[in-house]
Amino acid sequence: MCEAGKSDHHSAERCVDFPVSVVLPAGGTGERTGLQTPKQFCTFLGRPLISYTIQAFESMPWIQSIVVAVAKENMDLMTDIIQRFKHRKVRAVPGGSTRHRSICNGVLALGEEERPAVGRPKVVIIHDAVRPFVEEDFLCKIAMAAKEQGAAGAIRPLVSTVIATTSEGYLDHSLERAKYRASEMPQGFTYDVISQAYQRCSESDFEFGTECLHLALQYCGTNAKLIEGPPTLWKVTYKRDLAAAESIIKETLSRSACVITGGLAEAVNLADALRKAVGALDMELDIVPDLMGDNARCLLKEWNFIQVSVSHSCLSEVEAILVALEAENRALLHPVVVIWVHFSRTDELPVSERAPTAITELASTAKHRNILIYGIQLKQSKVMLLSYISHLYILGCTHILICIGINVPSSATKRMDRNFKSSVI
Ligand SMILES: Nc1ccn([C@@H]2O[C@H](COP(=O)(O)OP(=O)(O)OP(=O)(O)O)[C@@H](O)[C@H]2O)c(=O)n1
Ligand SMILES: O=P(O)(O)OC[C@@H](O)[C@@H](O)[C@@H](O)CO
Repeated sequence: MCEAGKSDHHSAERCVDFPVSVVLPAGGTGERTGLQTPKQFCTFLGRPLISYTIQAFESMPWIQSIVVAVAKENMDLMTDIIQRFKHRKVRAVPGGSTRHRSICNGVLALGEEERPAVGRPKVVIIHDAVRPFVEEDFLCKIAMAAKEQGAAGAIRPLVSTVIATTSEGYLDHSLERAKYRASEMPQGFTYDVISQAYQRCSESDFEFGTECLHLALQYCGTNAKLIEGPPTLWKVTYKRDLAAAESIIKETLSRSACVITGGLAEAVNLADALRKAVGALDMELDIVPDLMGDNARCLLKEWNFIQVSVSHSCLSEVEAILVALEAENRALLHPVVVIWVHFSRTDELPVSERAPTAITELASTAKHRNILIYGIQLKQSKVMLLSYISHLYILGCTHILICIGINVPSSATKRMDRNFKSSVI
């Protein structure tokens, strides 16, 4: 089974060694929000809700393809979103008049997949497009359980008691809440089970049904494995949910960062000091030696990025990061902030005085690609890196890469460490 714990492509890829595709039903009108725009197309920080959901699945290398089922009148809009936000694994198909019909169209599309690199999936994940917060390790559990059991679904404890009413609108009886759970998404099915279930189900199921797990049991005799998921599984349904989703998106985007050390012991020590210091900000730091090979995944995820290079001539490191970001060809949905911290020795001119043109040119070119380059000299380190980071998070800059080069005398490391602690306390 998948290793529990932090979302980690490596453990998920080790678990899921079979083809998995995703169907995102997005053909609804979102009436309960009271808005004109269907909720899946409402934008947060300049980006439609559905793009966050797609991005979450695209960032998982073991997901081979994604099909989004949208209303016919929204097909052009969906195609534009796919192009504008450089979504690669996804294609749009027409949805249906009900959620089940949309999902069925998505499943059928997976069966007619023409892209040679994408075969028929072993497991199909079904996930409402308006549930943007899907965690990789949980999704991996659902996919594994679906492969073993034929069907698997996410559940959450009930918040309110379920009661049955009489036709006159009075209480008939209430259900014992402890015995029941709320059915959420993601759900997973083997391709055979979900396609058979939709071939055999009735018109009434298509018209009034809301539960795919029920179809698997009713029409394929497949009893879904139920797995309790995290509270983030909730569905955006009402207008208040849009506000909640926006604040969670902002919160999520500014809670993790990637530190690149070049593999040098002293840089790793500095990164460890930073990790201890930002722990108080409830930030999670991932420390990697470089952005090569597997570590290139850091460029794909919604990582926060600040580049902190401590070597006196590390403009090439800044350029290397910009090249890597360019190579990933991802739409930079928020400003990518590259902070260049330079631990200059007393006898050295500040970098800005020695290489002003190169830095200015690099910064102005990068700005056109939504990348903001900042510089800090160690002498200015009273405004310590950490407070700089929190300042940038407040600004809403969410892509912060910490790249720690070297050429730092050990005294500076200690001072940096001490300063980090002081700036946290
Ligand atoms: N004909 C439909 C109806 C719904 N959905 C999708 O199913 C998911 C969950 O459904 P729900 O929250 O009910 O969305 P809406 O039907 O849009 O909401 P409402 O009932 O408020 O109109 C959403 O992503 C929605 O876009 C769909 O693909 N096709
Ligand atoms: O019923 P709605 O169309 O609001 O949303 C669909 C939900 O019912 C569905 O996502 C889960 O209950 C799991 O089946």
